[in-house]
Amino acid sequence: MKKLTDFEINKKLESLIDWDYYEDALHTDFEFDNFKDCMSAMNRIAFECEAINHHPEWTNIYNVLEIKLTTHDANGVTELDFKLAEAINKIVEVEE
Ligand SMILES: C[C@H](O)[C@H](O)[C@H]1CNC2=NC(N)=NC(=O)C2=N1
Repeated sequence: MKKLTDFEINKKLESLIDWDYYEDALHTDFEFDNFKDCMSAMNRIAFECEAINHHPEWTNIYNVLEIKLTTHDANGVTELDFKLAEAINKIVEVEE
């Protein structure tokens, strides 16, 4: 899997709500109503990660989830990172 150029990444980010690109990775954070809702979302995301064999670097503090996506095998951002980010937005139901 080839890493995307900054131009390609910034272009694709235009249609990916609430994610940013810096330090060679995609970043977002979500605030849930409570810890249980956050953990439930993390579990649903985890099954999607396993389905596409692509995994996040993420931090959970109580009801807040921070996610960083990069493709370790490519040392940068690839299509897989966007695929997972889109799936995460659907799971968390990010509103337009
Ligand atoms: C062998 C390798 O670890 C696997 O193909 C997958 C597992 N999940 C992964 N996740 C991420 N973010 N990057 C990878 O390169 C990656 N590789």
